[in-house]
Amino acid sequence: MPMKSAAKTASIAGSNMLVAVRLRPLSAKEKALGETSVCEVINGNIVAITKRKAAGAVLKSEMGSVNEYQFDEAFDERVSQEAVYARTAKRLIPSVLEGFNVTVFAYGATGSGKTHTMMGSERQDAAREAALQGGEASAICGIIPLTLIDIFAGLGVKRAQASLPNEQWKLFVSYLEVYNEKVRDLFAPDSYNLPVQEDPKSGIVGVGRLSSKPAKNADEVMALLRFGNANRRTHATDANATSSRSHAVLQLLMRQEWSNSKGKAVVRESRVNLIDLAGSERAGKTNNRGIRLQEGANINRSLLALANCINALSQGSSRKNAKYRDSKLTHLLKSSLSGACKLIIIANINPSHDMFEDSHNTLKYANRAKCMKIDPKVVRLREQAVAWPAREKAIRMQNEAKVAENDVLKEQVRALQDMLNGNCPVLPQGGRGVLEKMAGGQKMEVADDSAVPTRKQVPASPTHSCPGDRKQAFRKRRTQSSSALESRSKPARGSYARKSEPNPHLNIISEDRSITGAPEFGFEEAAPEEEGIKLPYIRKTSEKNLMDISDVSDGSAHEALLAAGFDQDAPVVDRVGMLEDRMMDMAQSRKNMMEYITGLQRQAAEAESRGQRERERAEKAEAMVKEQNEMLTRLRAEMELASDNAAQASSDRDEVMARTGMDFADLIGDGAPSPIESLEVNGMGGGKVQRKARGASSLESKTPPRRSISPSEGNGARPMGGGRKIVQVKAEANRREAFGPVDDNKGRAAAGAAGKGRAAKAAAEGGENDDMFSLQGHAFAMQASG
Ligand SMILES: Nc1ncnc2c1ncn2[C@@H]1O[C@H](COP(=O)(O)OP(=O)(O)OP(=O)(O)O)[C@@H](O)[C@H]1O
Repeated sequence: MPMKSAAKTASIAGSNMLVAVRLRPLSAKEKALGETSVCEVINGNIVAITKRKAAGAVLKSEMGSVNEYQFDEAFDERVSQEAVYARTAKRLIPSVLEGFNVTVFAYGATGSGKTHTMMGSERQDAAREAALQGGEASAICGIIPLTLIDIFAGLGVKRAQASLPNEQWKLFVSYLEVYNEKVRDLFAPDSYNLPVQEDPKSGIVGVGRLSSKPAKNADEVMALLRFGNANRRTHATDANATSSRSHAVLQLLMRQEWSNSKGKAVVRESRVNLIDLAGSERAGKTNNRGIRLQEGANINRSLLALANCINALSQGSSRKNAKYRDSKLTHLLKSSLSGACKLIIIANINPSHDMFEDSHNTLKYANRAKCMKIDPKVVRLREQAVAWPAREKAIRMQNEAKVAENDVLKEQVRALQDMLNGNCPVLPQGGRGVLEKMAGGQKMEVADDSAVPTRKQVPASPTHSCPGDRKQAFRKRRTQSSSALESRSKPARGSYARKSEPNPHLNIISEDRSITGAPEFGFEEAAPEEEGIKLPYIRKTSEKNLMDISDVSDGSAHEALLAAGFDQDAPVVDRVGMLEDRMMDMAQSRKNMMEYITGLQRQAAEAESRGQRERERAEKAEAMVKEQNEMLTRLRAEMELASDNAAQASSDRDEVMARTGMDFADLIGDGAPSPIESLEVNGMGGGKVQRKARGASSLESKTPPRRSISPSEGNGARPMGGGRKIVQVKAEANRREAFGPVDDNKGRAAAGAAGKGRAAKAAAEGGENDDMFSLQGHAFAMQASG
């Protein structure tokens, strides 16, 4: 038979990691079937696996061969549980107590002995008992119970040796399973598909919402383990009568706390993961069908992901390529595999010939795992120094915030209770309608959060009569005469009795049977058949009333309460509790609504101020446009007037020239200033056109002085009279100066005639500057007569 001797050995990756192989004995059933072992342990650390020559073998691959693999430890079928433990997990107990993380997991095909190695057999309890009592450790007790015994023993020593200020050692236990790629808390059987989370700072992978139980001793942990194991998925298969259908992870969190010299709290935590993996299986061999087949496929898939990770991690260069997220199992094991933990892998082997392929694969897998690199520097958790004063302050502030929030909620609950008692209206449908209206853009006046709206503010539903009116009347009577009653009444002691303030509603749920509520409130003495019951009870009708009170419009609150599981036949304390819960919900809904409304009001205020700003801008722009228009109108009027003046001047000149038979040069005379120029010099005319008149020959240049226009003229206002008089006097003076003394009467007559003609014309045109025109006519007439 060909044999490969010690061919597959590799160096062991330091003391932070240990790979062991364990062969299990052939079972009676297997022996009965004539199975024989194909594996052998040599020197306590080498495993030789023999491939038998196939019957009628021709090909080389069908020939027999022996492969040998070397590990840190190899255990044959005779090695006891305690010996296995002593040469594996026990070695790392001191590390755990020093603050290192440790992971131990068993790997192998189905039925190869993983659960036996990790947990032990069903007789383990008796064995553990024997071990605890100092007897010889049993061959049945597995690694988990033995580890627990040693950890608690170590904790006891540590506690006894505690020398640091305020030093404390605590241990917490969690137990989970990965079944069909879903994580379940085995201490909370109803949990399902818990999230696997990674702390970005420490890189430690944990499970969200996983429960963690404090434990004082190994017995407590074993009790928890038994409880968890009862919830674990196991099932009989062809390969194993109690086959684990899930990967089970027991987590121990050990915490050491003390105060350093500066009074700061120092915490050091170490985690121990003890993992019993489900076994790989071949569908053909197990004959699994249906759910079992699906379970097997999921188990194989996650184990393949684990093998791939180990492959990547064992090749230094591709360490980063390890795909931890390929399965929940590898994601959970990430911190253990990537070097944050000291690691022990125990590969379990069923040595029967029938399982050759599986056993050989397991050996190859374990052989590769040896090459994984564990970096001891990152294994140990850093100490977390926390400043107590700062921490205390933070906690106190949190606490105060919670108390304040609580007060607000209490206040709201009280307001809601008032509503229920009919003191004030309740928004229909728990305020949903209002919110919808608000969302639809309808504005609603909302009172200050603290102010309770009065009943008048909301119109009562026409179809509903509010029992509050009745109750208010009762309350009035009650406040007048019931101080004695209140002093006797005590708050309810049921699980729902949370209010610190006396509550008119709760006061009646009291152990004091002497309290008798008024019929309006719906309370009465216990019926004779309820003699044994201590609490007075609330009539169901009154509860219905209470519910109805919250149902202003459409019965939705009552329906909601019933839909929420309100049991009208439940004990009175529970019913009150339910009503209280309902009130809390309403308080919450009211709070949400008020927040929403406040938000909308804020938005509305912002929109309002935005609108205001835009309005102001628009008004400014409008004023500017108006101003421009006025200016335009003025300019137009000025233009028209100027053009009228020009036309008039021209016609006046022609008229004068026609009447006198003189041309314009004759009129002006050599060197004599023209009347136009005189006016201009005296500040009454203006402009370059008039100045040109002196030497110009064109008619245009001889245009008579223009009429000035006051700013208000464009608006139809009359010009100032004072201006006209000045013009008249100046023109006369100029005339005298230019033409010498004239027959005033003649001149005046001519001017009067011309002025009259002009005035008549202006009047006919409806103009308002007739005086001015007559003045001009007068001036020209004087010129003509001169
Ligand atoms: N070292 C051992 N000594 C005696 N019996 C053993 C040993 N190892 C395993 N067995 C027995 O073999 C059977 C199968 O073992 P076990 O249930 O531990 O396998 P497993 O690998 O956990 O299987 P699965 O993956 O299907 O859960 C059990 O009856 C167990 O008691």
